[in-house]
Amino acid sequence: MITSPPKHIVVSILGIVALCIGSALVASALGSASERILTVFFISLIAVVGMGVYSGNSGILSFGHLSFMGIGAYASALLTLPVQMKVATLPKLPEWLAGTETGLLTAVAVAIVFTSFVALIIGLALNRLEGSAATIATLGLLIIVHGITIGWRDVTRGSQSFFGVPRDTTLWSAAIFCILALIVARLYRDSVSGLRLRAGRENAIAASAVGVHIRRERLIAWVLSAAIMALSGALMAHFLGAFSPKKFYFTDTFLLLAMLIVGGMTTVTGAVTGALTITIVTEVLRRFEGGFSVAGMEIPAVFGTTQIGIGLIILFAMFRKPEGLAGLKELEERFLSGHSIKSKTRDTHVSVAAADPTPLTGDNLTMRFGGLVAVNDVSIEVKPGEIVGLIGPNGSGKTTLLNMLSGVLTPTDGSVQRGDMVLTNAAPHDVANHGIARTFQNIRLFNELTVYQNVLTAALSTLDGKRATERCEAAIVAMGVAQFAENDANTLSYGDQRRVEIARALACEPSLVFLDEPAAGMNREETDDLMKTLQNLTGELGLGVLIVDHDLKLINQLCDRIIVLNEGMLIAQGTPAEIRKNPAVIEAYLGHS
Ligand SMILES: Nc1ncnc2c1ncn2[C@@H]1O[C@H](COP(=O)(O)OP(=O)(O)OP(=O)(O)O)[C@@H](O)[C@H]1O
Repeated sequence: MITSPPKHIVVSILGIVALCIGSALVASALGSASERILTVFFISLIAVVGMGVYSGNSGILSFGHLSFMGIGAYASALLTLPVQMKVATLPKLPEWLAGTETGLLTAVAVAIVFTSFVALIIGLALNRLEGSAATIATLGLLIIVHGITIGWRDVTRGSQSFFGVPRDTTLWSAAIFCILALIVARLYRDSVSGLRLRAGRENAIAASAVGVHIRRERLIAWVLSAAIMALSGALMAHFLGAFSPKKFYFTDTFLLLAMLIVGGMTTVTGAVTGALTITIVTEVLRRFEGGFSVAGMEIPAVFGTTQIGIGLIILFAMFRKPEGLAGLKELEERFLSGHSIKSKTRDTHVSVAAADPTPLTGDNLTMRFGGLVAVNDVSIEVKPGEIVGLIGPNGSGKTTLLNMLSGVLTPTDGSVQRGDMVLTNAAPHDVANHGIARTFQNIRLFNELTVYQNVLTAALSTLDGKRATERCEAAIVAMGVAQFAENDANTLSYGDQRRVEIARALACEPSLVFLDEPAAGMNREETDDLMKTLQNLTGELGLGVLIVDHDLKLINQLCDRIIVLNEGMLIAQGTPAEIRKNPAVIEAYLGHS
């Protein structure tokens, strides 16, 4: 399923085809030098787009992707190298490989499958790392694969040139493969998997809390991007005819990363813009590298002119356009309308899985952070159909308790259960798929995604994505944010962002919702409005709500039951009237009874 409007994809594909075919026709007319430059451009663009599929969508910069390009190059070259050449120059090759000689297409296909398999194995390990640790690991991957390529002389000829590869990559084959790679990358970005990964890039904890299995999505992107890199490597090998491990090491890694960063990592438009900019700059500066004369004045040769030029462009991009020259949106997203919701009338027709009346219980929950006991032996039960307030002074452990109940934290002691289902060690995405959704104290929206995409991500990642569009739109309408559907989440006011967060939770069709300070940042009118919406949702649809808030008026009016924490311990629970009179609560809040 593609998550963007079909017209976006159609326009984007037409643009890609027109760009590649058009430029290939122009280059053919201009002659062989232009054809050569454009062929290299197409091959580089495939690689940049491959890097973007992983780094752009996941937000994890990878230095290791040239390894996959190298694996693709060597694997395909070993298959197309003429048998006599293998016998003469690689006498120790295994017999089955020495006797195999295929055409370019077969070699490309095998190289892609083989590289994807290698990437899958590496990805399973690498996926355990987050952020900069993952980036450093990809650097290690580049160095290790380079070392293996040099050391495995019987197969790769070591650091020497691997020559004799049929030069079968033409301008047109590069153009066709480039079109395919760009379309695959574009479709992936707007696929369910791509949307989930982008949501994870914006906020991993929130994505997980609405059902996104982030590691699985990262692995899919990693393998897909490795496959695209292998394609690029195979085409490069069959364009050059001879190459060495150096071709797939630091120099080209930085060149391709420069293209990605300058253009913009997060879009296919960015990859094209970056590849185009750096290729033009490189081609222009290369001509001046050996020195030139202006108005009779001789300018001497400056070693590294091209690199200096690329460095300056990166600096410019970092100062003026840190998100890349193409920005954060695909070209067509700027001028075509996105998802709008037809019925903007506000109602509460969110269908909630209220059929599941099973309560959630937390038994003897304790959470220690080093020496600090944030929650101390607290037992709690929340049922669908009731609104429970969780209050207490600052630092009393309310958020920590919510985090344990929603899988964001694993309790040091105690257990979390829903019926027979033990959720103590469950990941947040599993908890979300057991009918429990939540919002966060510090708003955690997917900032660069639209309101519609924020909510759709949740709907697609729960209940196997069934009726996702319907659930998404109903939740948006119920929370009164339909008019912002096409806006990026970070452009909304604080109060509306809180509403979008609740809509995103409701789109999971939960039977229990945890709201962490949902009225923070709202004025009285907005708070009263929110209160009415929540009352409707619980009353008509049987939703259970566990709400943390410092607004005691809101808690008193809204809640059937209130639980009070102080210094990590449960000090009271009861109806609002009982809690108001409870001396321990008064003392906790006022310091005296
Ligand atoms: N990840 C963490 N690592 C270390 N200490 C933490 C962590 N999370 C919370 N704490 C500490 O645990 C205690 C309880 O924090 P918590 O955020 O749960 O309280 P709270 O009742 O939600 O507070 P507030 O009303 O201010 O939001 C605090 O002392 C806090 O500093």
